[in-house]
Amino acid sequence: MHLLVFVTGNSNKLKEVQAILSAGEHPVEIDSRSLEIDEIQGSTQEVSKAKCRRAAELLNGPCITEDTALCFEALDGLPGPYIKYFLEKLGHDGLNRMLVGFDSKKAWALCTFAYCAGPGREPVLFEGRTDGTIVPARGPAKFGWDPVFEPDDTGLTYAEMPVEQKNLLSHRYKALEKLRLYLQSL
Ligand SMILES: O=c1nc[nH]c2c1ncn2[C@H]1C[C@H](O)[C@@H](COP(=O)(O)OP(=O)(O)OP(=O)(O)O)O1
Ligand SMILES: [Mg+2]
Repeated sequence: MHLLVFVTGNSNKLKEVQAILSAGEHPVEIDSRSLEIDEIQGSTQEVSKAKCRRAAELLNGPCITEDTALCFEALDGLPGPYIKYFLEKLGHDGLNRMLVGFDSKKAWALCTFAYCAGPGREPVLFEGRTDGTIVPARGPAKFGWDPVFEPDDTGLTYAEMPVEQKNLLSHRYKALEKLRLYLQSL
């Protein structure tokens, strides 16, 4: 198959995706394009599909996109796909303070990859979820909300982990394993 184009404006995502897809027995090579794509409101599935449809139109060809949500149990899944704007406005401390009035600090990171075969085609989704807890920031602030998300049974935030560890248990890794199987079946 042709070199797959991953459309994203986020260089940290791209780095992780390249690292995960190039590891293991069946490496997948990707090309990347940085395009600004409007993101709609809706469920994570609706947001992901709309983003990938639009990317395929702009590229006039097949592509993958990815949308990441951070979902708080106490807020019934919000901020979810809107986490980018909450993080920008509130920062790590604000994300913690959103949960002050609630007992549960549980959260899950949800990654949704979408593959679209071309303009007018229906995108296919691949989801990966990692459960954890929202904690006061620990570790280097290199990538988004990594310092405030502690995956279950690790005792470390994503930011405190070596990248190799994050890339073996992350929401992104789990979604990419599904995408990888699908691509092999094409
Ligand atoms: O593993 C992660 N660890 C920490 N933070 C993360 C991670 N993955 C995404 N993030 C952040 C980036 C953005 O603030 C929001 C997702 O928003 P999202 O629209 O999916 O990403 P984006 O706009 O940066 O790139 P894109 O051009 O692919 O849409 O969560
Ligand atoms: Mg985005």
